[in-house]
Formats: sequence, C-alpha cells, structure tokens
Amino acid sequence: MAKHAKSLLSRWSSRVFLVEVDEKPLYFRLQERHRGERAPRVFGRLREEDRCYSVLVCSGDRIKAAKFYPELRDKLARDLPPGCDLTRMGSFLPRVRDSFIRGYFLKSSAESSAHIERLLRDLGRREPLLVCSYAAAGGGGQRWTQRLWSPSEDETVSDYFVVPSDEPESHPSALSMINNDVFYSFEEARDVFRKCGGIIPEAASVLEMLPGSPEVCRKPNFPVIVIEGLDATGKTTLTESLRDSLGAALLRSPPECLSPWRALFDQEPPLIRRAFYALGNYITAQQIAQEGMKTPVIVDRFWHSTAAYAIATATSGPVSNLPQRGSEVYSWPSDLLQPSFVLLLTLDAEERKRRLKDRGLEKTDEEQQLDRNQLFRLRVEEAYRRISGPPCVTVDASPSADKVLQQTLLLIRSNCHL
Ligand SMILES: Nc1nc2c(ncn2[C@H]2C[C@H](O)[C@@H](COP(=O)(O)OP(=O)(O)OP(=O)(O)O)O2)c(=O)[nH]1
Ligand SMILES: Nc1ncnc2c1ncn2[C@@H]1O[C@H](COP(=O)(O)OP(=O)(O)O)[C@@H](O)[C@H]1O
Repeated sequence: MAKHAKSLLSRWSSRVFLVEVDEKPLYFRLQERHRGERAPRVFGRLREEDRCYSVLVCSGDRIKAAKFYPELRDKLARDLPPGCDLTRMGSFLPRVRDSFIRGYFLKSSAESSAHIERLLRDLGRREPLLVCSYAAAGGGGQRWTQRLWSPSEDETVSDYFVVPSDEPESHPSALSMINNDVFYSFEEARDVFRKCGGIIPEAASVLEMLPGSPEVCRKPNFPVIVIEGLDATGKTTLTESLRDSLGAALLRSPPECLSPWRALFDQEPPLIRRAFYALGNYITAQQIAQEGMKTPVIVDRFWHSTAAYAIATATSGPVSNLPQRGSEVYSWPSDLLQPSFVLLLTLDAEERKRRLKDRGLEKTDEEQQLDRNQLFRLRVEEAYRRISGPPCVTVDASPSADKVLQQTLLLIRSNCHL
C-alpha cells in the first residue's frame, strides 16, 4: 500500500472532512460504529438510490499531488456521467499543520456507480486516491465504505458511519498555507523549484537567476518605498511619477529577468506558482539592496501582493474565513528585506473597473476572478491590511494622478525623511 496513504488511514477516524456546498462549509467525521441513537443524515435527504464519493489525492510527493489535483478536476468534470455533481472537498486533523489533503466530492445516482468506480480506479492507477463511496445505510444514518485505490492496485475496504463535526475555530486552509501557498523562506521556495525540474524544465532557468543566498548583506542607505494595490489602482502611473520626482530607482516584483517565464508559471498550481512569485521577491530584494546604496528605491508590488493573493486564493468564502489577524500566516519572511515604507492604494470597485477598461490591457486570471468574485476581492484587500512587518499606509487613489502623487510625496517625505 502507498506508504503515505497508509499513514493517512492510521488516523482516519480522527480526521475531519470538509465539503463546500454553495461556498458554505459542511464538516463531518467518520465513526467505526454508531452507538445508540439513530445515526444523523449528514448530507440531507439522501435517497436509497443516491451515491456519493469522496476522492482524496494522497500522493506522498507534494509536487505530484499539486500537479495532479487540477488534472483530476478536469478529468472528472469531463468524464463523469451527466447529472453527477462535483464539488471541492478536503480533510484535515484539527490543529495539525500540513495535515490538509484535497479532493473532490461527487454526488450521483446509483446507476452511475459502475461508470464512476471504473473512472476512479483508472485515475487511482496514476496517483494514489483515497476513494470513499457513501450511501444511505439501512437503519438510518449514512454508511461510508472506504476503499484505497492506488497504483499498487491494493484495495482496503472498511466501513464507517458519517456523523456531523463542529466547525473548527479557524478555516482549515490556514493549516496548510505555510510554505505551500505562502513561502516564508528562500530555501522553502527554492526547494519547490528544485523538485519541479523533472516535470517543468523551465524551473532550471529560474533557479539560475537566483542569488546564492537570500541574505541581503547590508541595509540600503536610502529609503525603499513599496507601492501596493489591486490592478488599475494606479501603481504603474504613481511609481513612474515618484521615480521622476525623487530621482529614485524604479523596480518591480516579479523582476524583469523573470518575465519570460511568468505566463507559464501563472498556469501552474498554487504550490509552484506562489513559489515563483516568492523567488521573484528575493531577486528584487537583491536589486533593491544594490540600488538602495545609491538612491531611494520605488518598488511596484512586493511581498504584500505575493502573500495577499496567495492567502485570498487558498481561502474560500467570506472574509471571516481568512486566518485571524495576528496569525503567523501574515508574518514577513525573516530572510526577506523589509522596505522602509509601504503604501497601499485603494479605490472603489467601479472606478477601478473603469480604469482597467481604459488601460485596455487584458486582465490576468486573478483580475478576472477579482471582477467575477467580489468575495475574492474583499479577501485580497483584507489580507493586504493584515500583513505584518513594515509600516503600511492606505492611500485613497481616486483623486487625479497628480493629487495622488502630491499626497504620496507628503507621506514619503514625512515618514522617510526624504
Ligand atoms: N506582482 C505580483 N503580482 C502577483 C503576485 N501574486 C499574484 N499576482 C497577480 C496580481 C495581479 O492579478 C497580477 C499583477 O501582476 P503585475 O503587477 O505584474 O501586473 P500589472 O503590472 O498589470 O499589475 P498592476 O497594473 O501593476 O496592478 O498578478 C505577486 O506575488 N506579485
Ligand atoms: N489617479 C488616477 N486617476 C485617474 N486615472 C488614473 C489614475 N492613476 C492611473 N490612472 C489610469 O488608470 C489606468 C490604470 O493605471 P495603472 O497605473 O496602470 O494601474 P496599476 O499599475 O495599478 O494597474 C491607466 O489607464 C492610468 O492611466
């Protein structure tokens, strides 16, 4: 049996399962037997002929699991019989970091079972899947028959009852964010790229661009000011004006030297994509340290963007699902240069959309998601505000470009003694 799957099964009944139904979390556990009272019906009125499946990716190699997860979704969405309902799901051990495993929850009619089980068995030959089939058990409650399908084709079957579980104090995605969605050290991000080499040859080109170590030898002599904000809040316009007004160097993250690979890594799963942006920050940090010896430095996006977009993407639903204020998830990496000052441009949604349209550039996937999904935009904006580290001042970006420039220059001169 796949070693990793075996370790997962050893604590199976301590796990909590999370299925998101209409972006609302439903938590449940599995018990070997049900004592006394009628077992509850966790998934509503399941008819005798209904079937559900949980399909969890339990590969021990996190790069393979990260690459396989979106592929699994596409295959299931394409090959499942009509009428089969597919939603995201996960499973975790409460308060145990990195215990979160991802998968999908399928709901269908009994006559599709043979087709679904054939499809899952084929997929399980690619990467170990923990598949549980689930039906309304006789005598009330809902029985959960678990099968492990993995490339070694061995199959374990055990039966459980499904019972409701309390909602944990913080959304379980926070358990798995550290160094999977947000990278808090150069080594952790570089390690992902070193392990990607076999499946993404371009990873080697990015590795060649990296500094030998992240340690920035000396603190810059001049102030380093980062301008942050959603697309079309006016960062490019403002940073170029600040460069001219202050005779400053203008840098951005990801740095120019990574632009040949950015579109490629933007298509990769979060583990790899966020490592790309994290490594970009370390290259930019080295450039800041060099330029900052000679002149003030203005940076267009840096750590706040990397962390805020990653945290907001890894969390679903309302802002209240974000990891709580003060969580270590918002901390600044100890090996990443801290700027003197961060300015966060804010703008109401309608004006921002107008500017985005005027600018004409096609939107990044994230920008499209920001438009489509107001919840995601609110999570990004709130995550920006919760990042700890250098002082971060919010600036209203709705006045004219010149007024925003004057306001920003005032703030910089009084906070950075320029
Ligand atoms: N720069 C940067 N962008 C990130 C990061 N993580 C996600 N993104 C997303 C946010 C935006 O949708 C998109 C913005 O990338 P850029 O700043 O290069 O694009 P662009 O110059 O068009 O944005 P801007 O006009 O400056 O807001 O990439 C990150 O760590 N750094
Ligand atoms: N203060 C402002 N008032 C009105 N329009 C602005 C302002 N700042 C920028 N713009 C315009 O809004 C669009 C997006 O600005 P840009 O600087 O590219 O934003 P970002 O770099 O944050 O995406 C551009 O067409 C720009 O000319």
